[in-house]
Amino acid sequence: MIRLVLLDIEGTTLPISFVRDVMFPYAAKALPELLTRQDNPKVVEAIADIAATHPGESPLSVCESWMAKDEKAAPLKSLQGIAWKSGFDDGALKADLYPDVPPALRSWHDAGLKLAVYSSGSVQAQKLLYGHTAQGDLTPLFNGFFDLSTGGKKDSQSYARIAESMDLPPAEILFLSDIGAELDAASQAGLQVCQLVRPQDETIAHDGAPQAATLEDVSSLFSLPS
Ligand SMILES: CSCCC(=O)C(=O)COP(=O)(O)O
Ligand SMILES: [Mg+2]
Repeated sequence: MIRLVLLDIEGTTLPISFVRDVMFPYAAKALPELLTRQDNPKVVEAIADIAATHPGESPLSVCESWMAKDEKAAPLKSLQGIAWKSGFDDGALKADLYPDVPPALRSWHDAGLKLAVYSSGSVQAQKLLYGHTAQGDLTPLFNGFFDLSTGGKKDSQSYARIAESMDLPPAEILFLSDIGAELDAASQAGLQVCQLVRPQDETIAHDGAPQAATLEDVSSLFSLPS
């Protein structure tokens, strides 16, 4: 029995091209000025975290190199979340989710399933993104938001923590992601898993998990309401 659907974002509900070609360039443009904001404790904390792992290097260069490799580094994700806020607030950014996503989320929610997000993007960024989609504010559909502060997405302990935090047995949670190593970690923690293989994202199919091309396919595979 599935009671909670836990969703990755990039490559699962949102095209990778939107993150790479729209969101990252927006943040990259804002970063030089953002990194000077010593009055923002989150910025100061991120800079200190970068200095701890990259002593003597310019925080901006480190962030640029992380972005070029789409590296899921927590200080970068925190800074990007701050940078995206003004873009989502003033309408310059609007999340262009895969078209199958809003109707599936609504059907699942209306049928009583719980929904939660687990993404490398910061919780602030997750709420901004789902709060500003082409189909309106979807944040009321979600019961929980989890980011790297819960732990890495390739670490099975993170999924155990999410299950505990949502007060559910791991077996009653279905985790959806495009990344094989994340699905393996979730499966190891006892969650049910399904890989989203999006042709637009050229997802590499993973042997160890059932596969779906859309959330509608997920509904069929797992007998969820659609
Ligand atoms: C609000 S998420 C923005 C995209 C992003 O920065 C990211 O790292 C998404 O990674 P995911 O874990 O969702 O694949
Ligand atoms: Mg992903």
